[in-house]
Amino acid sequence: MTKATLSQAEWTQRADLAQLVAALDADNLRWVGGAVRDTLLGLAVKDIDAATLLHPEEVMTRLKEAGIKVVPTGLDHGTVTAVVDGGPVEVTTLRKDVATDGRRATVAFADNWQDDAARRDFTINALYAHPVTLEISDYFGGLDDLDARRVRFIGDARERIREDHLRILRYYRFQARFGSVLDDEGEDACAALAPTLKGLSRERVAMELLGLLDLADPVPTVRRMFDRGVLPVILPEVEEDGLARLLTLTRTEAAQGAAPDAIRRLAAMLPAEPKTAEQVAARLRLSNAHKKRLARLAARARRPGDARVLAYREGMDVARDLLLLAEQSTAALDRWEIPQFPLKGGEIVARGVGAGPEVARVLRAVENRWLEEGFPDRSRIDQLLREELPADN
Ligand SMILES: Nc1ccn([C@@H]2O[C@H](COP(=O)(O)OP(=O)(O)OP(=O)(O)O)[C@@H](O)[C@H]2O)c(=O)n1
Repeated sequence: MTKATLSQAEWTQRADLAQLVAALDADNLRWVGGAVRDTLLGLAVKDIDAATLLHPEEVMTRLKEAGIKVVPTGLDHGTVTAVVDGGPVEVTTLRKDVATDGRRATVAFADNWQDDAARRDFTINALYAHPVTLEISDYFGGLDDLDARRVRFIGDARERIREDHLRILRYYRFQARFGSVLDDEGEDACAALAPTLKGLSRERVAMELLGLLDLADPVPTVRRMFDRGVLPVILPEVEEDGLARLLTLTRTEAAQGAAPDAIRRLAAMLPAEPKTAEQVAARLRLSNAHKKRLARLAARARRPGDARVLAYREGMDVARDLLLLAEQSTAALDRWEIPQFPLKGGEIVARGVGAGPEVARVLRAVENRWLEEGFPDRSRIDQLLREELPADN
């Protein structure tokens, strides 16, 4: 067992965490999982998970006594959420799996840290940090794997995947996030068991897929998933040209300093038929907003034209997306606000045009010229209006 310590002082300086530790006793508690892994990598920590020797009822009682809000988020699998000032902390009683079917596990409480570590997915996710000394317990070589940037299943990869099929997608997501050394056993196991992804809840699949596509550079990983027949199980609509568009888009985003965006990237990978995008969105149970956006972006625009006119017509966000998808610069939109068209129908009526379709025609004509000329100011609008009014006005 290799030893190291969590370096970031933040872990011991946070009063809300200290209160939690005091309530449960340091010896009963270890920080574990992504928070430990990401701290060791010098990355920002999102959610904090803790493992504890105490049973959930005892955890609830002690936290309540200490005045900490508790939510029994997953009592059947031993999880209680402590709501402290810095955010929620999931406190889970040590467990070992007794039966698994790949979609859910039956667990029993365990009384030693190593059993709890053994049922986790990857070595780098099974590092336990003592909450006071911040010393790391590493039962499966996770620290070495972290150093080598290797995402390695604990023990037999196929067995780990059979316990939870979602681990296939977790493997690729972690690989894309910080893997550099490929693990042959893991790669083969994920490819061989890929068909099991069909049995998973679509929301869980979607969350992992979008999580992968939101990373800085998912392309090499998506390429491997495609080549090894994993991507076709969850996204049969994506073909070779979709991968090429994804690569182009990520390069364009990087060149223009645009943040990664999973929906935009998914749209790039899909064929340009709104129907297909809608089917994918429905299958992945995406929200209505995501569904609409995916369909709009997948339809793309071959030549989006002038960036500001596009933003005026489609809104700022859609314009940026469409420009990036078309490898066009978004620079013209920086520090620029979409102006309001300064002419109202009433003014046209006031000039003697009878209310009705003729007013709309004049409005549209002036607006089109205003856009062509790059949003000139009001005095130019008056001139354009004079030119577009019917001769007898
Ligand atoms: N299918 C899973 C999901 C989770 N875990 C374990 O539970 C921990 C917490 O899971 P989760 O919060 O989903 O992921 P993180 O590792 O924290 O990573 P991230 O939040 O970055 O996805 C993981 O580190 C891992 O030890 C697991 O073994 N198998």
